[in-house]
Amino acid sequence: MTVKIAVLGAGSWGTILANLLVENGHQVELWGNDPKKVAEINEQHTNTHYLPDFKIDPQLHATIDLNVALDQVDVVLFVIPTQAIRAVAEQIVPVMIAKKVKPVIVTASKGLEQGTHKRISEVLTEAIPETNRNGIVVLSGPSHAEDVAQKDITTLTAASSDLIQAQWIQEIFMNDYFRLYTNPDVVGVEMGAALKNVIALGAGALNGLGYGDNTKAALMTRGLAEISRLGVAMGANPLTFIGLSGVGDLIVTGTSVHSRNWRAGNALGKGQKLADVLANMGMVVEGVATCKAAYELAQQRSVDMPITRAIYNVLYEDCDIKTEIAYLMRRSGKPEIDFDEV
Ligand SMILES: NC(=O)C1=CN([C@@H]2O[C@H](COP(=O)(O)OP(=O)(O)OC[C@H]3O[C@@H](n4cnc5c(N)ncnc54)[C@H](OP(=O)(O)O)[C@@H]3O)[C@@H](O)[C@H]2O)C=CC1
Ligand SMILES: O=C(CO)COP(=O)(O)O
Repeated sequence: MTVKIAVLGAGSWGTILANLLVENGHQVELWGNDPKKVAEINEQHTNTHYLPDFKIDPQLHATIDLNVALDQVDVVLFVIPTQAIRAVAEQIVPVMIAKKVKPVIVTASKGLEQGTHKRISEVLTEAIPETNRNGIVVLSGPSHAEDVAQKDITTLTAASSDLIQAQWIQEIFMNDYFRLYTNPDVVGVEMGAALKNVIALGAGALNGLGYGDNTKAALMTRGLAEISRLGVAMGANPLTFIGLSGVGDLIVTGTSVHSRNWRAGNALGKGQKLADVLANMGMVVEGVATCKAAYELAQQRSVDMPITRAIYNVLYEDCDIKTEIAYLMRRSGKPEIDFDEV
């Protein structure tokens, strides 16, 4: 069955997902906000800013016009930075009304909205009236665009409170190298996806500072403990954090040179300034904004997140990384698992 899909966001992940959906036989419009990049995709079949070596399927069409992207659309896939989701969601509502479409809304972005601390599906629920959408599905898991570009075997989670919609999205995306599992725990999947970016910044920083494998394993494991703690406080199922969008995504983002968050952390660990790191990346580093949201959320909910707090201090209070590490190590001894909280 061919489905019409609008992919919003012509960056690295949006381009790769749009290309995969074309390969899977669907009719895809890739919406971008930069006319030059959109023209390059349509004319050269490349997107060199985001994916220097990738050859795009010539059947993939890109547009800067939401009227084209949303015409007769069945699925709208958001793949733009988290902080831009609300504005773009509000922008598409009048177009969807004019086009008389009621698509399934899917998000592949990962983060928490600054200020409101909301998950992306919550932002979409608020910005797109229920009468204009046919459910919301969250797509998440260990999946770097650079690896999917090579057709590396990749597994993801399609999370939704509506199992039928999650199964439909699963079917649309699956192929020989791309496998999806459904999960009803939207809160857990989104919290795991957002918070692993913060821990990946820390893992990169440890690498930049020259720490070894023991230290990186310690950070990721204790990072997962605090991701789970906040997630469970928000209503997540603890089991989700040992799944693809929890430990799975933490492994891929916390160990890979493809990760924008890991690379940003690595540069910070080597002594570069945050503003320079972000300016040089040329791609979104979600963990920076999400760290602030997570730090504030943890304070509001009285959830102990010492690693997130240390990373927040480095990013927002100009604290020295080694001083923060020393503080983390000198805290009083703790139980590994607080069984009262599980
Ligand atoms: N890259 C990856 O491997 C993966 C990324 N993700 C998630 O997907 C999301 C997108 O990431 P990624 O593709 O890497 O990001 P990129 O930085 O590669 O691309 C971001 C895209 O969003 C566009 N954009 C930025 N701001 C706006 C805006 N205000 N309105 C409309 N479009 C905008 C950019 O346009 P322009 O070029 O004009 O600036 C660009 O096309 C993030 O949440 C990320 O965490 C999830 C899994 C894998
Ligand atoms: O979410 C991702 C991989 O699953 C992408 O992470 P980065 O944004 O750190 O590249």
